[in-house]
Amino acid sequence: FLDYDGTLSPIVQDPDRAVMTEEMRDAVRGVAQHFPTAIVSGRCRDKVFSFVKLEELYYAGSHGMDIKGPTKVSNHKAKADEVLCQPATEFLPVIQEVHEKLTAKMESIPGAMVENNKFCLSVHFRCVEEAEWDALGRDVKAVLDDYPKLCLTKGRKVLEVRPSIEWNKGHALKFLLKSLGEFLHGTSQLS
Ligand SMILES: O=P(O)(O)OC[C@H]1O[C@H](O[C@H]2O[C@H](CO)[C@@H](O)[C@H](O)[C@H]2O)[C@H](O)[C@@H](O)[C@@H]1O
Repeated sequence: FLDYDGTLSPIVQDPDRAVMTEEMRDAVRGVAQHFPTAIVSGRCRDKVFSFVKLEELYYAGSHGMDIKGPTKVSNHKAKADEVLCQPATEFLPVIQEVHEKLTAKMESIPGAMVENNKFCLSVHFRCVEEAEWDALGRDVKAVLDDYPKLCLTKGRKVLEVRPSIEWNKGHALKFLLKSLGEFLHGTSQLS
């Protein structure tokens, strides 16, 4: 199980430019030849895949709320494409709505950026003047006041908006371990 930002790629100012090196890609590819390998990230699953570009991996995006198995089958993942878990689909419309509100609100704060991670949102303040951080936090909280089913957590120079459900990266790990155990022992019930 691997994180992406700050693990497979360096932390950079622009989240859209957090590419991984070819050397790192080769290392992950090598690991995946021997072990089922998953990337577990706060980012949107498609975005992580666009950076990593390895079809033989499991990907858990949106802080574990969007899990999918490999699209390329290899010997230790015979039924891997059956793995799919999205426990927060009902939140998609509300996340979209809050994305629009936050994007509009952040326009007045130079350097602020809202990233749509499908089932979650990230409000980045790495490029915001420190004197503005408190105001930014207040603005984000003010928007969320109208959405009691969403919660706010803090990462590295980022505020993360998530559905308030009992599901996180830890649950994603357990889900994948269980799925893999079932695949490896040939008793998969997932479809
Ligand atoms: O839970 P993670 O997988 O660690 O995701 C947390 C956030 O990671 C990304 O942001 C971080 O990396 C960016 C690129 O290096 C950096 O600019 C930012 O300041 C960091 O917080 C990602 O862009 C976010 O959506 C994730 O929430």
